[in-house]
Amino acid sequence: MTVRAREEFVKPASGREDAVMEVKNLKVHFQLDEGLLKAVDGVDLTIRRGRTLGIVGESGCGKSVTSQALLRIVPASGKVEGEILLYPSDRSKIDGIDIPDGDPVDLVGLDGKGRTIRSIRGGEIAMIFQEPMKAFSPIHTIGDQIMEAILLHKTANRKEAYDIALETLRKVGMSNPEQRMDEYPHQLSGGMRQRAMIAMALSCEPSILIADEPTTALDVTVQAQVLQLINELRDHTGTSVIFITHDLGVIAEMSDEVAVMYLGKVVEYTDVDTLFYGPKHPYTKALLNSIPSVARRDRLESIEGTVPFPMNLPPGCGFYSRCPLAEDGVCNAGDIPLREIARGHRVRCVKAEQV
Ligand SMILES: Nc1ncnc2c1ncn2[C@@H]1O[C@H](COP(=O)(O)OP(=O)(O)OP(=O)(O)O)[C@@H](O)[C@H]1O
Repeated sequence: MTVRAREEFVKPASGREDAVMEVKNLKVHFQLDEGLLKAVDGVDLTIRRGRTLGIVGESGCGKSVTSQALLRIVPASGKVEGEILLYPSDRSKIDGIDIPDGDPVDLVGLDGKGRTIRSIRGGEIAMIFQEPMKAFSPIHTIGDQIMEAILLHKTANRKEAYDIALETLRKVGMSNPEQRMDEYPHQLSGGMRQRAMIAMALSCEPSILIADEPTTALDVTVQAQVLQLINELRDHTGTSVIFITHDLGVIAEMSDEVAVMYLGKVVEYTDVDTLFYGPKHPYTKALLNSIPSVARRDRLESIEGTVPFPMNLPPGCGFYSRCPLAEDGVCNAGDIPLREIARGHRVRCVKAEQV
């Protein structure tokens, strides 16, 4: 194993004992012909052991690009800056660098194609997404594909890899797991394919599972089963989950803490109960007012206007043009900082106290 100069990647521990990952001032900017597109623009997140962080926001707010950055799979045209500090659960899984106990690895400093990040992807951080066919090759069996991940990250022994794959399929509630091992992705139903993808992601016992809209394409009953499965697996394995969705109903079901994103920035960050019962950003409030509910008798409100395109934006709050509390000269004068208005509750709004 080549030991690279550790100061390049390994940062001193910050003392946050339950953090498995800390994201600090993350930026992903795309230089396009028309200008600089700030897809992610100064995001801070803390992923805690065994907990779920929900990331919610309308289409285009930067949720997926944030998750791509965490895995270092942003397309080459995107420039990634800031820090993504991973506190590995199992240092032996990480190839190519020597990390002293307790210190994190800064993923931004790693070569995006190097063996260290390749051992972290799948080994320490795994991802599931909306369309399982993207995760599976159509020409190999489910068993072979799950085993391939295990052989890469966990063991070189094929028999052992087979047993782990089978056991993981059992854990995710797959019917007839032995038979499924020999089947091809197209032979499975949508819900089963989703379970198989979750099994592949969890087979190497990652410390973080990133779920990007994993149930959007499923019907309501199967969606509920898959969400419940992710929660159960998190509780049994202690894996942390980053759950990305535009659906606040799913956020309520899944999250311990929630980051609300708007135009590449986190605008509100708090625990799930405070988000639903005491939101302090006008955008969060507007999102909550737009969720349909069986119990609601009042009229559903839609959010006025559309999300601006994250390029050549005017100074000040990104929600200014749509906000009922917007005040000229105050909200559009300069950058609005994310400030802590109560313990663990951060809001990017100068009018938060009036919401
Ligand atoms: N490869 C890319 N090159 C240029 N711009 C990109 C690229 N990928 C994403 N973007 C832009 O970055 C912004 C954030 O996109 P992102 O996909 O993260 O949004 P999202 O919140 O996940 O939306 P959705 O819910 O629709 O997936 C958008 O304006 C998008 O057009």
